[in-house]
Amino acid sequence: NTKLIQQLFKCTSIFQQPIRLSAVQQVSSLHTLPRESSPKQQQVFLGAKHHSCPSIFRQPDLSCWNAVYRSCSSFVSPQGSRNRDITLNKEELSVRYGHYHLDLPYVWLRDHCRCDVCYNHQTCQKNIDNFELDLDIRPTEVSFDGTVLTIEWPDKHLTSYNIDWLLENTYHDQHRDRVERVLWNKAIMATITEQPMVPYKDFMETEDGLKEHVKNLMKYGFSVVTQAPPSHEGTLAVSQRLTFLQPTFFGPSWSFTSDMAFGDTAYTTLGLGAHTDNTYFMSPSGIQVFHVLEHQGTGGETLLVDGFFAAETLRRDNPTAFKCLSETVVAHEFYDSDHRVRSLGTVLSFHPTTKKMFSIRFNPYDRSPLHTVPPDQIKKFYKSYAALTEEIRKPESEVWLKLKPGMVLFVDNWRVMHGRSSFTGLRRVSGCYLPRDDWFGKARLFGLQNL
Ligand SMILES: C[N+](C)(C)CCCC[C@H](N)C(=O)O
Ligand SMILES: O=C(O)CCC(=O)C(=O)O
Repeated sequence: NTKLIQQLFKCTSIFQQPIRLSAVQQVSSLHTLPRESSPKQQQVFLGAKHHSCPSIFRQPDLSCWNAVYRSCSSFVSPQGSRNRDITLNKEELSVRYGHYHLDLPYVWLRDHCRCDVCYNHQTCQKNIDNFELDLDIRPTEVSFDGTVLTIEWPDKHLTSYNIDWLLENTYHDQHRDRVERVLWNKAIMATITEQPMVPYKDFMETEDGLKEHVKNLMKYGFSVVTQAPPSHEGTLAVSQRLTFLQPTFFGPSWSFTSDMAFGDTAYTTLGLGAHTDNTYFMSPSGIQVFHVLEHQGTGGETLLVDGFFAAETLRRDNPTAFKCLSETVVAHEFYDSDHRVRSLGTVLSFHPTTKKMFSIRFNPYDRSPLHTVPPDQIKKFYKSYAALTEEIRKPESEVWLKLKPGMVLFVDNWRVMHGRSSFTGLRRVSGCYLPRDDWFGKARLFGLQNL
């Protein structure tokens, strides 16, 4: 150890002068040993717990921070914001940065330290043991140069944050989605000049094509890959270009007709009103893929309704109903001869910070007996559910399209409802479910999503 400490002292001499860490290292929070490095702090470098350590000595794998930096670097910090000051309050640090006002509890600032001891940059996992967090911790010194906030704690531990990282990762009321959603109804969709479609070749062979498809999903809640091979294999190839299949008791994928293979209306020739699938799962599938491989007969058009458009209309026109459906936990179920699947969840949910719509769980056919709503709330729930249903079923809310072989439709099953008109003749639909967490993760990797 002596040799190592001697090496260290030789190294720490570089801390006598200000050092410029690469921008990426700055984002991962800058760590420098204080000028007079106490023996205890030297101990730190040897990997003792909960002290600062000069991450510059040990180049952490910044892969996860590269991603963070990339997403941060696209974060447009206020240009020339003069208002960059900090105030130390009793429980938190207030940071003013342009039009942002962050109130950062000290314990939060300690908990989120990203030094190599507090955070494993190889695994992007925290090392901090929450049980050891001092809820009443306060800094002994804080500085902010307009880009980097540096904090010294009573035990001399040093923590610092890049302002962009803080703007991305702390609570404030100005979080914005990377891709501005376009909520639509029939009239709005008719004005969209660039319809959410990507040609098969571009989608399968270029990153831009894949990114465009994901951007369409973020923006409109659906996207169509056109000119795909008109086969179930074509469906699978296109689906797995985006992400892995999400198998359910319907199987990993399907090519179904009206043969009552399952005890469900989908396996009939009947029409289906707008709904989201898998309301009976605690976490409904993220995307449903539809590919009509053949249809000799009439009807069988596909219906799409933007559930977020309907929900926002309800939030504006009937806030009581919106609140009721966002708070009332109800059950949905898939029951047939082989299944007794049931879920619990609210019909609507919105993001806790942005307050923007987060999910809609709407399938009137699969609602379980209402056993979670107190009798005196029942009527209010029915009225609220009816108000949302009315919005959803307005003809002006509906977009109809006739899917042809080669048109592979991806629907965000947490936002856009689908249905179909009744039909005659043989109609074969190929499709699958894709997991929400993974396709949203792809959007984050593309910098198309931050929250
Ligand atoms: C897509 N696939 C044909 C497999 C499912 C059909 C049943 C879906 C069910 N009605 C629901 O709303 O979840
Ligand atoms: O047959 C269709 O086009 C859609 C059926 C349906 O709604 C479903 O499979 O969830």
